[in-house]
Amino acid sequence: MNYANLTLHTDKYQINMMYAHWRNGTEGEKSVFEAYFRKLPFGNGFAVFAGLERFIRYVRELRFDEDVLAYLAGQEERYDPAFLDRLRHFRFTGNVWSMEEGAVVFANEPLVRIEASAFEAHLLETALLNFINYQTLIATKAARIRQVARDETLLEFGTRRAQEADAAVWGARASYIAGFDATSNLRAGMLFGIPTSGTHAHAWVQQYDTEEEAFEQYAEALPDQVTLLVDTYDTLKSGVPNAIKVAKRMEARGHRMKAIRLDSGDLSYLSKAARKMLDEAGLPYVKIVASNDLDENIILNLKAQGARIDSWGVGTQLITAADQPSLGGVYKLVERERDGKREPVIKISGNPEKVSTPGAKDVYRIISKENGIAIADYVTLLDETDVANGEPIDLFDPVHPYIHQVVHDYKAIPMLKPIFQDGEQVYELPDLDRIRRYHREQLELFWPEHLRKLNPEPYPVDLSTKAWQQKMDLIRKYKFR
Ligand SMILES: Nc1ncnc2c1ncn2[C@@H]1O[C@H](COP(=O)(O)OP(=O)(O)OP(=O)(O)O)[C@@H](O)[C@H]1O
Ligand SMILES: O=P(O)(O)OC[C@H]1O[C@H](OP(=O)(O)OP(=O)(O)O)[C@H](O)[C@@H]1O
Ligand SMILES: O=C(O)c1cccnc1
Repeated sequence: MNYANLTLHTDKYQINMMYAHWRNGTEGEKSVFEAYFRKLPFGNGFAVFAGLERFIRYVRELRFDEDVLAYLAGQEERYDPAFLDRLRHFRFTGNVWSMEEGAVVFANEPLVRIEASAFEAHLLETALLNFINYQTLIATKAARIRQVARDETLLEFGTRRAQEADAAVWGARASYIAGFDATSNLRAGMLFGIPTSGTHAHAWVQQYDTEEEAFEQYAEALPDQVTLLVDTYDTLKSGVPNAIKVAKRMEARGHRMKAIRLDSGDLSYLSKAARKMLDEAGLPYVKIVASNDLDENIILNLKAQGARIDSWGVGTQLITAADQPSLGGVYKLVERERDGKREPVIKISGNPEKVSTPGAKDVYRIISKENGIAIADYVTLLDETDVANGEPIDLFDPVHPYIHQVVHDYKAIPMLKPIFQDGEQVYELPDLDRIRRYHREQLELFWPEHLRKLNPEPYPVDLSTKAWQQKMDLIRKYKFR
């Protein structure tokens, strides 16, 4: 069995709908689906889009191989063998547009738009949401941590606590996109070119009769990569004094200790005391790494207490997004083909937030020409030309439409980029450093009020008049017929 084949990484109902389309002769009808989320995670003011690279690779590699087909043949649905034969030749032949990884994104705007036969478009839903929900969540968590850490080094330490192996490596990548400096996961380093970093565990110290001997042996083995974990027995009474002795001996051999690591206790108090001891010993270059269930709140708090920490190792809280373990991204049909004609469709819900916005849509980031700052994201139907031509646009709150402003002098950045056209990949995957740069540039487009960690000012995501009107018309049609 080929564990790497992700073709059945989907919910059964997708295959059942594909089957029903195939039986009914509607498999070729064009559909447009959009993926978006309705609520930002962690109470943050923005999210960081990630997951596209994985999705692109998945689409390119979709194949119903013989193992997959044999498995499907054994299902209680008793799919017609001719359907399975159709699957044998399955290739994605549709179109995909997407936000780029690293983009700053918001609720209720399309992140990915898929235009394909109903047959093909259904298959992609589950995997797409699985990839972008997780990776966007972790990238957003990482961005919150980066925001409080400011210029200090951030190390991703989460693998042992991650929800299995894929989450570890793609989570490490998502963290790097949003500003982490390195990961402890070597596979993530090898696969994606992320810088890697590693200290040592308590076990190393426990394996020797004395802490000093353990430190010395480590320093001799890896003389240019020495970060010593100083809290196995007593941080200030033995760990730091032993690290100082070893650092001095390293100096005599022409090497410099990189850092000590604190992994328990009061990290503020211990870091200040350790800093003082290191400085007094003439070792101002030895940095202090801290770890132990850190997150953005603890880091901010430690900084407010004046902690002297240069690098933060962050694991569990980041890789599991512990305070909000999922992002609720959804994939909704917005347009269908009926008798050869495209028509918008809506999903009505008793919960007004869950009513979908019909019609295939684009997203423009509206930037003030006066100060280069983003004013709003503007969601339009595809055939609208005024925004692309820079004509005045009316920005209004879709919930309270009387709150509005007409914007004249703006630059509109189309946010959804073509990824696949007729099944061919037309998007060149940027390398990770370019994605990181793009992310940093994205952050610069926004007022800090939208970006702050606590109670951010909501950034407007507005519908064009046409998109809004079409939505109202369809709500009326379905609600009152
Ligand atoms: N000065 C501080 N202010 C606020 N939080 C802190 C401070 N120092 C440490 N913390 C955090 O408090 C928590 C302490 O957790 P806990 O009591 O389980 O750790 P510990 O007993 O010191 O170490 P461990 O159980 O890992 O051996 C950790 O999340 C840590 O990051
Ligand atoms: O705390 P995190 O943010 O997840 O960072 C990773 C943790 O993993 C290691 O601990 P280990 O697995 O040895 O467990 P312990 O420190 O809880 O005993 C390391 O010493 C960190 O404390
Ligand atoms: O390198 C480290 O110090 C490390 C790596 C993973 C988890 N905890 C610590």
